[in-house]
Amino acid sequence: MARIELNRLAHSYKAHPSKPSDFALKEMTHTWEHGGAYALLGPSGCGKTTLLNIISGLVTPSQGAVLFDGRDVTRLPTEKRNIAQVFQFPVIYDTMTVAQNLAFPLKNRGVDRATIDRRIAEVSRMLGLEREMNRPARGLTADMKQKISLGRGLVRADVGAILFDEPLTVIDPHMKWLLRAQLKRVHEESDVTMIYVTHDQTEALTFADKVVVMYDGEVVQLGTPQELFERPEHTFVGYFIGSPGMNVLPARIEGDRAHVGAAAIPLGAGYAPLGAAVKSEIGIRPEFLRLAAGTDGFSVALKRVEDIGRHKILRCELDGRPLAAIAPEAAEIPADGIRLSADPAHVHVYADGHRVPAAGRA
Ligand SMILES: Nc1ncnc2c1ncn2[C@@H]1O[C@H](COP(=O)(O)OP(=O)(O)OP(=O)(O)O)[C@@H](O)[C@H]1O
Repeated sequence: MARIELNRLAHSYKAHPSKPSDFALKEMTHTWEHGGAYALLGPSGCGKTTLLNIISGLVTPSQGAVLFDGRDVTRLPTEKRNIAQVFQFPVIYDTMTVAQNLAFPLKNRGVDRATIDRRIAEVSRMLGLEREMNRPARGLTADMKQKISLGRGLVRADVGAILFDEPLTVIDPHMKWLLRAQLKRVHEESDVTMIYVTHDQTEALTFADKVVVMYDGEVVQLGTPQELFERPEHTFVGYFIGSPGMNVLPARIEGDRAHVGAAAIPLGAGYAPLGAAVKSEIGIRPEFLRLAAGTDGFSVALKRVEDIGRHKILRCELDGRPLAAIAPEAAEIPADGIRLSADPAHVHVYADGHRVPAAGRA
C-alpha cells in the first residue's frame, strides 16, 4: 500500500521549456490515498502516460517531486519503488509456461516455493487461467497473453501500487467486462493502490473510486464518478463524461439568471458578475432537462428524437446551438414545438471552462 503525493509536479520533454504549451504535464499538486482505485482518464495526448511514467520512475519530471508514503522517490529507478506495472501490450516470456510466467516476479525476489504456489494458484483462479498453467505462453492468443501480464502485475502481495496503462486494449469486449470486474474485486480484497490509465469513460467509471480527469496536460477534476456527473468542475469533464455529454452553451449571466439567446434560464443561486473578458457558459446535463408544460421553461427547436430503449434523447437547438435532453421512454413528444425546463440546482456556470461557485452554493 502506498499514499502517493505529487508535489508541484510538471514535465516538459523540451530541454528549455518557455511557455505553458511546452509542458506535457502542467504543474499539479495532489495526494492519492493509499488503497485507492484511481483511473487516469483523458483523450489521447493529454499527458496520462507521462504522469504514469513519472509515478513508475520511467520518466524523471522536469519539476517537482513524487513521494510514496512520505518518501521522496522522484529520482529512484522503477525497481526501487516497489510497484508493479501492466502495459497495453503483453509483456511475457514466450519460452516459459503460463505458471512460470506468473511465478517469475516472485522467484526473482526470492519468495519461497510454497508462497509462490499459493499466489499463482490464487491469481490463476482469479483470471480463469487454471487450465492453461502448463501450456507454453508461445502460441496463446493476445487475450490470453494479456491475462498473463495482468496476473504478473497482481501476483506480488507486497507492492505499494499497481499501475495499469490501458491494459485491456487488446482484450475482446466481453472479456473486458469480466476482467474489469475481476480487477475491481482484487482491489477490494487486497487494498493495494491501483492506478489505471484509460481514455474510455466506461472503463474509468466502472473501475475507479476516484477518477482523475486530464485535459491538455492538466488535472481538471479529481472526484468520484458521482461528483464528475453531478458537478463537473470543467466543461471538458461535463462533455467527456456522460452519454450524451453535458450541454455547454455560451450564456450571459445576470444574478440568478442565465440568458441564452431569448431564453432566461433560472440558476440555483445568484452569481457575481463574471466580467466581460471571460468566456461565460452554462452547463446542463441532458438528464436535468425535462419537457415543460404550458408556458414554463424555454422554447427549443426539436431536430430529432432518438429512441434508445431505456429513454428517448431529444436532439434540439437553442439559439442555434445543439442541446440534448433525456425524456422518459413513454413521454409524448408534441410535434408543434417543445419547451424544456432545467433543474436550477443542476445548471452550472463556467468562466473560461472552469466552474464558478455560486454565492451561497458550494
Ligand atoms: N518521449 C516523448 N518525447 C517528446 N514528446 C512526448 C514524449 N512522450 C509524449 N510526448 C508528448 O507529450 C504529450 C502527452 O503525451 P502522453 O503520451 O503522456 O499522453 P496520453 O494522454 O498518454 O496519450 P495516449 O492516450 O495517446 O497515450 C503529447 O503531446 C505527446 O506528443
